Amino acid sequence: MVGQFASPLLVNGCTGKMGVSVAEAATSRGLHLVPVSFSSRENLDKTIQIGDIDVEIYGPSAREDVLSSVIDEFPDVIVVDYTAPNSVNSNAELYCKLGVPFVMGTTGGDQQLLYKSVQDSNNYALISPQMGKQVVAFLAAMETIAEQFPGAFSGYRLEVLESHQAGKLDTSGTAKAVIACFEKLGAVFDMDRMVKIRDPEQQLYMVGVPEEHIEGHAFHLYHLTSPDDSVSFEFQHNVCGRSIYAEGSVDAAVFLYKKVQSMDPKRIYNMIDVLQEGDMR
Ligand SMILES: NC(=O)C1=CN([C@@H]2O[C@H](COP(=O)(O)OP(=O)(O)OC[C@H]3O[C@@H](n4cnc5c(N)ncnc54)[C@H](O)[C@@H]3O)[C@@H](O)[C@H]2O)C=CC1
Ligand SMILES: O=C(O)C1=N[C@H](C(=O)O)C[C@H](O)C1
Repeated sequence: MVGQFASPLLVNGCTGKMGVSVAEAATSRGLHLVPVSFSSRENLDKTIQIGDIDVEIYGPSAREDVLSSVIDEFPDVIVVDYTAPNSVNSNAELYCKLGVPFVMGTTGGDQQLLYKSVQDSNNYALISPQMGKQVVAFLAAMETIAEQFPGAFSGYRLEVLESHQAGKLDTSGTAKAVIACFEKLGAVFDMDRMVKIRDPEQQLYMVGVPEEHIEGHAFHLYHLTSPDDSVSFEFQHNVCGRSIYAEGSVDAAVFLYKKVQSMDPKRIYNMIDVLQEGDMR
């Protein structure tokens, strides 16, 4: 058990890599994992083993009924979503319709619509493209600099490279958030020129990803050059594996549970809120 956190956790997307990692991190921290998850495919007839728990996977046609039953049985349940970019909005709509608080770790989808769904329904949600504590701290620093010194990098050219495992469907949500800060600082960036690497050969020989992490890594490089080419800056954050996101996601669920219990009026949070309150391990 984590402090006062007694709430059950339902991890949606236990057929995927992050879903499994979060479910494992939750159980190893003594949290109650609801043995239910969903899939985008019908008739999967499958269970996923997480420690000694068999998580039953339900298809799209059953998800509303099954989730309603889970809420009846566990009124304090928190959902953690790690599915796919094209499921972000429909999943969020369902959580909002049923009034179940959720952590949205899945990136992509229509982010504006996502926030609107939560606002309109008055639900509780924590939304973040990045759950890793140290990367969240970097993002927080970028937001602070952008707010305090808008235009400080006026006219600088920005180049961005991100490399992730071949199965990643979307452009890095973290890179998009960092780029938004550089743009506030005045840097010029053309999203079409983002270098997105998904080819394992290039990752090994060009990016320098260790072979054992080709299937799970997130390397980001941001390079800034002054208009006259006399000054340059480089920022880099390279993550191998998924444990920092899994641990951060559990921190996020614990944080959201506390906010729901205290009927906090803010209702929509991000990971910087969690970090600021000292709630990340
Ligand atoms: N916020 C963060 O810190 C992080 C976010 N992510 C994001 O999490 C998402 C998932 O990443 P991975 O686990 O690596 O991908 P993955 O492809 O291994 O797993 C996603 C799983 O979700 C399933 N799925 C798709 N639609 C679904 C739906 N409507 N309901 C239930 N299941 C559904 C897929 O069949 C797949 O098994 C991506 O958007 C990724 O960018 C990944 C790592 C960290
Ligand atoms: O898909 C991933 O793996 C990751 N996705 C997140 C993103 O898109 O920013 C976070 C991290 O880059 C890993």
